Amino acid sequence: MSRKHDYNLRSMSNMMGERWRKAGDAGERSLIKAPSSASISSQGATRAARKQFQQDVTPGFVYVLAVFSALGGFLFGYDTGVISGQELLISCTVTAAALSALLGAFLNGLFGRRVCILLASFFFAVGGIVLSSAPGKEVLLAGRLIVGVGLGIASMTVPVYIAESSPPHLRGQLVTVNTLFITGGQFTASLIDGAFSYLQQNGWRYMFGLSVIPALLQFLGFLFLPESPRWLIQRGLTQKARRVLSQIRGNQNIDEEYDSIKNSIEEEEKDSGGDGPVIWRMLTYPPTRRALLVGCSLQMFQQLSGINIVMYYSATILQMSGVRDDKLAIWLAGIATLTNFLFTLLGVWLVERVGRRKLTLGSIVGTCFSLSLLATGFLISAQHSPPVTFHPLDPAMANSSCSKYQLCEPCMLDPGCGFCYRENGSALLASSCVPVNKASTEQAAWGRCSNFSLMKDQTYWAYNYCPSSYSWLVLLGLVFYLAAFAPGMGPMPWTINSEIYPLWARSTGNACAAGVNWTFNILVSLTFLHLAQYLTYYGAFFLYSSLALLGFIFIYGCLPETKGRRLEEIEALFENQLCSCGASDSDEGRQIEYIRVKGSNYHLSDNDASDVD
Ligand SMILES: O[C@H]1[C@H](O)[C@@H](O)[C@H](O)[C@@H](O)[C@H]1O
Repeated sequence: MSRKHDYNLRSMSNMMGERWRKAGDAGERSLIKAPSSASISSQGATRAARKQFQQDVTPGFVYVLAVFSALGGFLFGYDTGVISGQELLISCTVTAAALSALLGAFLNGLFGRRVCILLASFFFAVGGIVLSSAPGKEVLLAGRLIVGVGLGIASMTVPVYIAESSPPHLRGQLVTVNTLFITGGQFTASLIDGAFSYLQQNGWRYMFGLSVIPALLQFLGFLFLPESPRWLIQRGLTQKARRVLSQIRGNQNIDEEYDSIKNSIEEEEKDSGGDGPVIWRMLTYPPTRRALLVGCSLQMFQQLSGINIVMYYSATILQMSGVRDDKLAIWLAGIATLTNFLFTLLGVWLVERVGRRKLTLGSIVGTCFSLSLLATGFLISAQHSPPVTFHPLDPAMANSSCSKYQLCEPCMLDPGCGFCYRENGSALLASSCVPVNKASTEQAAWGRCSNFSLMKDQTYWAYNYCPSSYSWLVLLGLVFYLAAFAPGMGPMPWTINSEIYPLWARSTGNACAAGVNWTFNILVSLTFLHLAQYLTYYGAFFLYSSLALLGFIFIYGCLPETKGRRLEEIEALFENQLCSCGASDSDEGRQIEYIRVKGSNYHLSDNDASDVD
């Protein structure tokens, strides 16, 4: 595997200075390749050097560290996945997550990343135990609050920890693995949902209880895993930082990396200037203010693109397409979570190949189109909405708003009503609009659809959908949506946020961005049904599509490429006016292969080496 970095001129000069300074130190000798390849004695030596480097450079430990951290992502996905559809539980969990993500900034600064991850896994485990043994609703809510606290802390800490421990050429991939684990958790939750839907009683206890296993695994793992070397340096624990860095880098010589991190941190601290709370310093220092705006907007646009609506709504979309069996619909909804997972895997593969910016832009364009396709599917279905043909003469119907609807569409959009019909081949018979049972939306308040045994005989109750022969369009939109969203808009907001802030602002920046993610998550989820009621489904999806378009314009103008840069170099990308940074990709094509030969550093190829002379 070759190692490629993109470096800008400034950072290159810094690195060169350090490299020359160190020449002769402790047997470290550094060579920068001259414009010609003459400085490299022979091809054979080059190959040997490359081989040596390849063996040295990507120590397995960094993968272990990433996987144990990403268990936090798994729990994020699993714990939000198992409760999808239960509004009260969702709202309190997500609210707790939003608040604790903000609190996480403070905890991260004070105790470090490792302690925060330990704390998050502790909350996940305790929450899981409380939930699975809950005697009643109150305890269930308490359990969800505890899990929410774990979610908030994990969601802001894990990407930061992975980014700070990874070598630049792997950072994007490893942080994206965390989102892969989120979607993996969501997929697992949907499988478990399907499996336990056969257990009438207590199935949910096992579902919650299972989350304790990964939580404990992560807790135990982190008792042995090290603190982030960057946090240690910032705290002045330099000896420990050196030890950790060399452990993570597989005992290679880390002098250069260590010095460069240390110098940059000192410089950053000087630059940031001023006293006062970190958030204030971030807002008053233009580069961090811009980074914060970009980071939070990315998270906001991720949620405004409607991912959690599409995921949650997938079961209904399937019911619309004719899957009447509830259990089957639950299983099939697993296909949506699987698609999300598989395409996030594609994102892991692409992130270091095409870069963050292009991946995010491509993804949001696809997201925008597929949302329009979904909306069009809903629109055509609504235009061909089946009529109400049967008006039951029940006295209860007299004061119900359901009696006024002539078509399924408005009936289904009214939260108090549902569509009860009989199907004969492709024909709908005796379709009526009747009030929903207040205790369970799975049944009508009275009549044929109020009784499961009556419903067996080709009679169906559609609460939040209308039967339609155009549902394949919606299904197509759903698949395209997930394929477009999952590789870029899903993971990139997390990945980019983990790298765009200088160290002193990193935990606060990530906390704010994670807080924005959770806040918009809840806003979008809670407003969807009302939105659908006022704008109809197609209106709501056209709205999400327009928001995604706005997101595209913002990202196009304001998101710089961070691929391959050291974390300490990234601040420079935000030095210019906001929304001129998107265009500053000029040095994107410049690639430098940087390899180590028995304690010496060689630049084997630099397609613009004269720049750094
Ligand atoms: O990045 C993740 C991922 O895309 C998930 O599928 C989604 O449910 C989350 O809200 C999001 O933050």
